[in-house]
Amino acid sequence: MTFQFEATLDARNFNVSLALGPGETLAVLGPNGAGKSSLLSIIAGLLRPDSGRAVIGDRTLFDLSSHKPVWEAPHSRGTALLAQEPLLFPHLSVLENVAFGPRSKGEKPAESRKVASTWLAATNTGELASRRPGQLSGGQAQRVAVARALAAGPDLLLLDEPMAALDIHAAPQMRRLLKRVLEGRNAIIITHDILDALMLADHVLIMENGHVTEAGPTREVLNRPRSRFAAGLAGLNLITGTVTAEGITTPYGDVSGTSEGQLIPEESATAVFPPSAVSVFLSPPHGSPRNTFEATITDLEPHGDHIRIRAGDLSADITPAALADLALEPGTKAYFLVKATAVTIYAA
Ligand SMILES: Nc1ncnc2c1ncn2[C@@H]1O[C@H](COP(=O)(O)OP(=O)(O)OP(=O)(O)O)[C@@H](O)[C@H]1O
Repeated sequence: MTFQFEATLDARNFNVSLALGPGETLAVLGPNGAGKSSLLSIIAGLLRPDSGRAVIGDRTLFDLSSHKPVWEAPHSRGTALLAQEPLLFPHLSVLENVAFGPRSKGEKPAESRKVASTWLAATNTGELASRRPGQLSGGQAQRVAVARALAAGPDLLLLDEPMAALDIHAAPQMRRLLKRVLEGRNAIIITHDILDALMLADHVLIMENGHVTEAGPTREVLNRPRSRFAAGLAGLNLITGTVTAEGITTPYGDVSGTSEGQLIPEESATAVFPPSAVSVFLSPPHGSPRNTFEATITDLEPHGDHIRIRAGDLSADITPAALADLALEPGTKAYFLVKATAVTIYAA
């Protein structure tokens, strides 16, 4: 089934269009307050936009553009929303919680329980069937919540940071479960974790300030980010500038590198390079005016067996020994040098 969506909501500066192909999972990423939860709420029917339209297959969820507006109630949209917290009914057993969806769609009690048992088995929670939600761990409760969402047979599954409230042991198990159940299923998953996007989604959509700033196949967006947010996710430095004969000219200085695709002089282009390709000096390195950026250190943080040095939007990874030699600290003025061979430039 395909899903098409467009909506605006002025009070939240929200203006988003997106589409899913049949069986496609989309990961939505973006900074806090970008409008990710608002997106899911609008699709689920919990928040009404000012204008827009959403269609699953040939079913209209809402259409506010026509003179006879359509606004389906949340329970008849064929969408299921899985929040950060499992939100199970506390007074019902696990089995009854999962049977609730089929029951409310008119299935007979025995059939509903059969469907529920199947989904409990599929989410490895069969042995918890007779427990109450209060007797479950966070990870177990979230797996039951997945079973409950799927037992309702949704056409579109909406997941709002399903791993966020889980500890480091429960999260990988949940991720594996989602990988299994999202296969070939239309779903939209909000996440802050790039690993989730890579493992669970075919496509990513980056939202900033209520708008889509980037969208495309997950690997493509990470390999060739066009927004600073996506570059940050991919762990890359990103500098935008204007194409010149030798490379690009940017607010940081002139940058040369390997160009991917055709670059047109005077048009804008993006240079990306990994922090591991950046060397840090205390005085300007000789003979290499290109790709040298004057930088004031803002943060230092451990990054694997290296130290990540941040200078505003730029970062460099250096060894602890190099850090000791350079005696860098926030406020230190330094020079970042990156070899042209490590820089990829493409049209922005
Ligand atoms: N109930 C509300 N009433 C009014 N404005 C709201 C409400 N909830 C969110 N907003 C505003 O809408 C915008 C988008 O918020 P939203 O929660 O959708 O972002 P988000 O990307 O999900 O953020 P986060 O990652 O922090 O959950 C923000 O400016 C926020 O302040």
